[in-house]
Amino acid sequence: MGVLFSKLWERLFSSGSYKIIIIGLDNAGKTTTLYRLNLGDVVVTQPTIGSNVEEVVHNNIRFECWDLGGQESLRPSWGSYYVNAHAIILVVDSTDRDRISSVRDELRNLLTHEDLKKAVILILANKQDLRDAMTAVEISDSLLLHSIRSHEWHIQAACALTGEGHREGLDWIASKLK
Ligand SMILES: Nc1nc2c(ncn2[C@@H]2O[C@H](COP(=O)(O)OP(=O)(O)OP(=O)(O)O)[C@@H](O)[C@H]2O)c(=O)[nH]1
Ligand SMILES: [Mg+2]
Repeated sequence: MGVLFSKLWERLFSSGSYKIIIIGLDNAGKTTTLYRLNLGDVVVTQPTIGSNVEEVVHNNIRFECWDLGGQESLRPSWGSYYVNAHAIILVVDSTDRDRISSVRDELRNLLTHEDLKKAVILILANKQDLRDAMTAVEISDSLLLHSIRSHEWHIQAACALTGEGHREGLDWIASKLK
């Protein structure tokens, strides 16, 4: 009886959760973003090997958020997490001008992935607190966002240390999933 009840409970209350995959190059601020969303606080991070998964509740909507390691050797494994994903959060280090073309390549890979045909894409222009950060408009131009026709996308200026832009970003995702 107890097991039956807990399965029923799980089905009733877990079924309403949406799956979000957080990707981006190494050092972009993905893990910092995940724990800022989950705990409302800044954690000390190490480069992620594998993944972290946490639940984030925003406006009574439950999100299952997967944060993946961004090192070059780990990027080929991102695709194995995409099945049933509702949204992608692409975190960009806005100061990393030298590697913005690598971000563009990874974005192209996302757009053509079979499992992401229906996913919406939020780009977080992270590290806006740093003086030499590119603006969201500059990043949008570098990533050729306006040429994207296949997916809903939105770019949001953000800072994972303060949480700037997170509410707006999740509001946008929620508005697209409803
Ligand atoms: N100034 C500033 N630093 C940030 C911000 N977000 C993250 N950082 C710092 O950037 C560094 C890397 O952050 P992580 O969250 O570990 O980066 P990651 O994208 O998870 O990196 P990988 O796990 O290697 O893919 C850490 O020192 C963070 O404190 C931000 O918005 N502003
Ligand atoms: Mg990480």
